Amino acid sequence: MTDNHTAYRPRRSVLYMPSSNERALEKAKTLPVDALILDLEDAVAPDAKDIARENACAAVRSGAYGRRELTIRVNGLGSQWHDADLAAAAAAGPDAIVVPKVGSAEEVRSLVEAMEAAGAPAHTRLWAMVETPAAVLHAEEIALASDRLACLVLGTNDLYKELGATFVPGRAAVQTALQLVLLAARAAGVAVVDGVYNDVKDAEGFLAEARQGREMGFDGKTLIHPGQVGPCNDVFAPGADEVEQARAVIAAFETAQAQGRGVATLNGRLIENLHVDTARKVLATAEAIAALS
Ligand SMILES: CC(C)(COP(=O)(O)OP(=O)(O)OC[C@H]1O[C@@H](n2cnc3c(N)ncnc32)[C@H](O)[C@@H]1OP(=O)(O)O)[C@@H](O)C(=O)NCCC(=O)NCCSC(=O)C[C@H](O)C(=O)O
Ligand SMILES: [Mg+2]
Repeated sequence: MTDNHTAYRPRRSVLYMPSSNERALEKAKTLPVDALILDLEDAVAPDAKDIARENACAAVRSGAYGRRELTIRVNGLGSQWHDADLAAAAAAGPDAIVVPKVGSAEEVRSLVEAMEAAGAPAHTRLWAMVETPAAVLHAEEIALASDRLACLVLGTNDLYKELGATFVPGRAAVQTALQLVLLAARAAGVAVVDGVYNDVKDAEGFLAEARQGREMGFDGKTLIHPGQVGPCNDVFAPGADEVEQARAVIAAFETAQAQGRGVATLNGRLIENLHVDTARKVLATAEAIAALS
């Protein structure tokens, strides 16, 4: 829920947009999204890479995106655009640089060195995309490799491709991978966001997948279309009933403590310290979300 180096910030909705698409860059200024990924990689055609890089860096420098967390996804290590993308993004100083297809801790360390050599300011963090079988198997070492690393991002499209798997509702084919990446992120104390849902017209399928991600423990979900933002924010925010329940849990425990007891019950259910911790996180998340508006 929080990363280990900075205060919690909501990442319920994390929207990709092709940085070559100027309408989308404008539109994003009006969307209630928690974070934006200004994409230079898969959503951008080879002959538009240079203009996309210029647009993304100009967007970061513009200061026109308000409280939204602003990140730039560079092309992958080893591609012909990677070095120029990383240098330009580091100089622009977004909240994070998102790197696709990171495969090992060694790659994380060399990315951080390159960011620092290019003068990335201290606030610019690294988000590593986990989207290959090797990355899933190395997720823990990737998550722990550097203090600059703030978030793991699932790349489920690439993962399906690499596994030779087929998408079915419920995502049985990638459940193990999703769980391993979540375990790694939580063990390292970094944030973790779920992969994208490709059918922008299938609102019901999107909601089912977003809810599954929330139940599993993801901080939020990556998105590809403005229409997915509102539903995603709702799914990943604590509901009024959860906030009320959290307050009741804390109150019941405090009453028990005042009476010299270490445990309490609420409506017949046991309440211990750990439930109070969870309740406090629910309240902190709700407060952080309320503070956005
Ligand atoms: C999927 C799209 C190509 C659909 O585009 P379009 O047909 O233009 O949609 P609409 O006409 O419904 O758009 C309505 C307005 O919204 C703006 N728009 C559309 N998409 C975005 C967006 N992502 N961000 C901001 N604004 C957006 C349009 O410009 C319209 O604006 P206006 O006319 O002013 O009202 C398109 O949505 C799209 O390109 N999406 C992003 C695709 C993308 O980034 N893909 C790469 C990442 S996904 C991935 O693969 C992750 C990972 O690597 C993995 O492996 O899984
Ligand atoms: Mg990908």
